Amino acid sequence: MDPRMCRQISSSESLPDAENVEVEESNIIMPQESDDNFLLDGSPEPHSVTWLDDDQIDDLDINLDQNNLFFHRVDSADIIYRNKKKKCKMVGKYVMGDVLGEGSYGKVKEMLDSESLCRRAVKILKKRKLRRIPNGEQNVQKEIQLLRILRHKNVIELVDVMYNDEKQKMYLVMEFCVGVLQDMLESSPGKKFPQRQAHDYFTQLLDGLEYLHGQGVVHKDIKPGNLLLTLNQTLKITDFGVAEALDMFSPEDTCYTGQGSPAFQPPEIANGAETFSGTKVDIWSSGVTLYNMTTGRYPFEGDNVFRLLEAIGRAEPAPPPRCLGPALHSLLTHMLSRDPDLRPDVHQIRRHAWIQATPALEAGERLVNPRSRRSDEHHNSTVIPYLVERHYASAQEYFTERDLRHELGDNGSRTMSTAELSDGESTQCKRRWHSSCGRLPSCRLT
Ligand SMILES: Nc1ncnc2c1ncn2[C@@H]1O[C@H](COP(=O)(O)OP(=O)(O)OP(=O)(O)O)[C@@H](O)[C@H]1O
Repeated sequence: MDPRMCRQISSSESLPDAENVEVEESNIIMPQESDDNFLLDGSPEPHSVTWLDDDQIDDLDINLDQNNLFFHRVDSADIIYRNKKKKCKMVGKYVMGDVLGEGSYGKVKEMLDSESLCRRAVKILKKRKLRRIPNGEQNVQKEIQLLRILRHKNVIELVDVMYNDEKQKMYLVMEFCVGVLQDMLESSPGKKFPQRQAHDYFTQLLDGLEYLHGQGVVHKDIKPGNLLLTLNQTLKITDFGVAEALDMFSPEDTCYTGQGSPAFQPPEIANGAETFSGTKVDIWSSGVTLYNMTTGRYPFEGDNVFRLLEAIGRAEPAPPPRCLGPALHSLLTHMLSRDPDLRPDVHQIRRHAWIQATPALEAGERLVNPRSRRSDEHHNSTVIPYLVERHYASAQEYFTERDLRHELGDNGSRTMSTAELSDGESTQCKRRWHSSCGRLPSCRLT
């Protein structure tokens, strides 16, 4: 059970706009902060409750499935709502923002580097949680080791790694991206991209894969869910949890384990082969990704994982629809060859006719915009409100939001986002940020 379920079972009636409210009276369980903070009541006394933030909740190590929590129910008439305040938190030099997403290993939050003013994303991993995931700790260590040495514009950059021994947490600071290809596909008509757009993403994926394979690294989990996009539409391959560095002294690219997502696995893995070519696994998964991006479907379907793997292991893939045109049809068929030896490598794919000639945007087709999970089409920074909360009271004497907007020549209709600022504006904000920081007590290190 998700701890956030506490919200739903805490009051006797549904709460108005619970995201943005805070309770004044201390006799009710309510969210105190954004979507990852809430109030937990462990007491039978109506007036003694504890406000907990996200970190404190994390530290509790409560197994909610064991029913060891007591929820104190109160009448909704007893609740007084007022606008919540966002609490600014810092981890090292980074100012924390809101949650961007959550994977099986932990939450990913936005953050801002207070020195460079670069937007970042941080994956927050808890040792306790990692221990519960098969190979969890090894996979993370492997991912860190690999990402530390990889540098390519189409591979996610690991910018920083921080540890908090007391809280047993690890912070993986990465480049900030605005969306996941998977989310964009799910929100687009027919759950697919126009060929023009798929071509752009796929050629970037090839660039990234060519680099990885050249470095002797196989990803083994290529899929739209592991392809992120930056604000300027640069594709980034991410999630190296099951990736593998090949033996540098071996001429082969032999791998022994495949732990990727079932729908993207090749027949040799579905059939339980003990050894297989790592690079050809990436070619197959990239083929399934291209198939999915251009048709909205998968070459193999199954009601459950067992049936799906059985189909992949035994059957021919569903032929790509003829309407895709002969070039894309032949590329997909080639990449999805059941025999790994018949699959092309990245260099051969580059020379293929569909890659060589960029498809035109057909009449009526529209490019799909990157889409964040927050449904904010301008991709504004979620860190700004925390900064305002942290610095407004004391920093007001130096600048007000209106002054700043005035100085930036803004008419007030634009929401500030560091990514939107020009170099000059950014320097101006940076100067102000440092001058106000210097006057304020240092922020708490979480
Ligand atoms: N660098 C990033 N910039 C912006 N958002 C990100 C970034 N990395 C991850 N996210 C967001 O966080 C979510 C979780 O990412 P994460 O890599 O932890 O898990 P996942 O790959 O989605 O799932 P799993 O780890 O279970 O395979 C992503 O789906 C995405 O929405």
